[in-house]
Amino acid sequence: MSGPPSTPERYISRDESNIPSPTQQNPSSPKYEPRQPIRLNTEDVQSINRRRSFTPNHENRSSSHMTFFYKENLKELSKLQEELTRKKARLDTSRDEMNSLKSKVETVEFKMNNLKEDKQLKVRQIGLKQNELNSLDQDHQLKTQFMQNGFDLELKQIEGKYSNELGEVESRFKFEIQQVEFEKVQRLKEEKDHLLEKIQTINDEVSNNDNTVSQLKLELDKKYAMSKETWMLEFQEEWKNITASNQSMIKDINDLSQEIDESLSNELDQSKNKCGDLQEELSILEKKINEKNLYKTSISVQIDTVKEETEQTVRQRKELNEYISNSKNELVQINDILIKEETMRRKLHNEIQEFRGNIRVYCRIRPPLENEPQDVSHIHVSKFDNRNGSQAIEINKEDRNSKFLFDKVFDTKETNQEVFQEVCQLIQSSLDGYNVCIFAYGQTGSGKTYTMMNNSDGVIPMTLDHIFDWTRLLKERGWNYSFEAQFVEIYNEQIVDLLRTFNPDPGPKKYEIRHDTKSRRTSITNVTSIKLETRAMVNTILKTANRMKSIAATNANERSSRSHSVFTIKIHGTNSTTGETCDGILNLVDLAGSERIETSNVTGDRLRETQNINRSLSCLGDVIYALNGNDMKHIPFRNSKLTYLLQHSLIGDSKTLMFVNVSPSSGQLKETLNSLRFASKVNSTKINQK
Ligand SMILES: Nc1ncnc2c1ncn2[C@@H]1O[C@H](COP(=O)(O)OP(=O)(O)OP(=O)(O)O)[C@@H](O)[C@H]1O
Repeated sequence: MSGPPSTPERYISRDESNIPSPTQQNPSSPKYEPRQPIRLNTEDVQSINRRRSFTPNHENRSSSHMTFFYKENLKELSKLQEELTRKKARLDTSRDEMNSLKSKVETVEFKMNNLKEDKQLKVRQIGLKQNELNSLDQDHQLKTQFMQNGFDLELKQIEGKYSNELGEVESRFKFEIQQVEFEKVQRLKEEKDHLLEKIQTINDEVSNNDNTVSQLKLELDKKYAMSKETWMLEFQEEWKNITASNQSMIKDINDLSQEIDESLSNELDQSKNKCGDLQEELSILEKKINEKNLYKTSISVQIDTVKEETEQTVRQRKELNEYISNSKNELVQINDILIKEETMRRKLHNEIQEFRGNIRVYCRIRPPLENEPQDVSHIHVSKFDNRNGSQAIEINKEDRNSKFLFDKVFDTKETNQEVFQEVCQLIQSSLDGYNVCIFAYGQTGSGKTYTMMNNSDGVIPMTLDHIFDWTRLLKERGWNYSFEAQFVEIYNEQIVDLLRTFNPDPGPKKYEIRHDTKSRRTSITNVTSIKLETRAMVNTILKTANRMKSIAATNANERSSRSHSVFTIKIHGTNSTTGETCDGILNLVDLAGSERIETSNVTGDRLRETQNINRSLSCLGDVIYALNGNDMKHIPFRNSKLTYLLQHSLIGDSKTLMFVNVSPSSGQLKETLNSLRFASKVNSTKINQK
């Protein structure tokens, strides 16, 4: 058996067919038209066999029995040959068909590969799109991030809005792509599986039964052609749709991106502007906030400082309150002590005063007046003798030296204040409840009134200042004081009320001295007695008394020098704490001029005046002298109005001070010596306290 003749007509090469090779196939231009399979009919096969029967054959020529056999069975052979030829032709056809089918399968596989490549390309394209979308998304996210970082809430809302839209588009796009991709892959897989199944079926049929091959081939051809056409149409349609959809999506994305860019750029600009404005406002506000913070910090510091100060003040106040309450307690204790000490002080003070003598005599030399010789060398004042507690004054007259000792001598230069320093101790005794008499004795013009009454610094004004100050001080120690004042003049042994103008009935009255022996109190009937409540009132009283004196002087020619003026202060003190009481009487007496005692050479009224002055001054001397004796019953108090008036202020524990005022004038030496002798006699007297 020889092999089948090679018939170029039955084997169609790939190059001759119009099936595109995998490399030739262009997915974007699917114009592939598969070649129709070659179909051989019976005439074609007989024609072929006829041509073969007339062709010279070397086998026929070499074998004669074969020729015979041929001749015998020529018809049969030719029939068989024809049959064989037909079968061979059929086989060839089947083989061709097989090959054709194989090539079709290859083509299908090739197409499948192409489709896979298409799919991969599409996937890559989708990936690129996805990358673009991702980059867009990233860009958008960057913008959004930038805006989120820099912009306010409004900007965030806009960003959110577009982010949502973009997200929707993206998710829609992704979803659609995934859907298409999934559907396409599924369909291709199904088709591939379907085709593979068919191939397998065909292969099985070919291997099992050659007869069915042609039928199957025909069916397959038909189905394949149909499915191919359908698939191609569908694929083309689908491809167009996908392309259109992609382009539409790309366009949408571009439009959307553009729209987003435009709208965002506008809004971005606006927002940037707004942001700029807001940043300016923010920086201003930040500055203000910083300033406010600084202010707040400084205020906080101040508040803290004030708080600390307040706390410190509260602490100090508490401490102070404690200190005050302690002090109050201490004060109460101190007050108790002071009250006791005051009682003690009074006792001691009195003892000292008594030790110094209940009768004291101070000599005072006034300075020379302008119209007097300024030479005072005839008067010599010694230093105070501490051992004896006395001071000496020496008068040199006509080479005779007379020396007198006194409790104190005030020289010409010593002032009223210095004088009062010494007087003050006796004033204090009167406030302690003792009777005190202070006399100013001396010739006319020797300085008595200046010592006793001089404005503001005389003994009387200074005494009043002192008692007002002292009573204010003693109030803290429980003492309350009241004062009554009388101011009388004894002229010609008659009492004149110098304060009568204060009396509601200022007419002439009879003034009589009355003594209460039990209480040892002296009073003058009808005399004006004024309560001393203020310092101003005292000034008024003193001025009124001086005025009354000057009226009398005008009427009676220098009467002031010829009368004794007695300023009496009755002192009453009670201590509400201790229940103590004290009653003292202070008499401040400006005596009439002493020179008239011996030198007056007058008659009539003047004589009577002189006699009265002499008597009263002499009587005062006698009384003081008698006070030193033992016979207290025969003290001549009644010999003069003055001594009678001052009776209770001179006896007992009373204190008496006599100033002997002297003139420094050499022309007045005789009167000066007389005054000093009189005073010296008084100075040697001690009051008998029995
Ligand atoms: N210590 C003194 N310092 C300065 N001047 C004084 C002093 N003493 C007295 N005088 C002045 O001397 C003059 C006479 O004094 P003053 O009137 O006091 O005397 P007198 O003794 O009261 O007289 P009379 O008895 O007439 O009242 C007054 O001008 C007075 O100012």
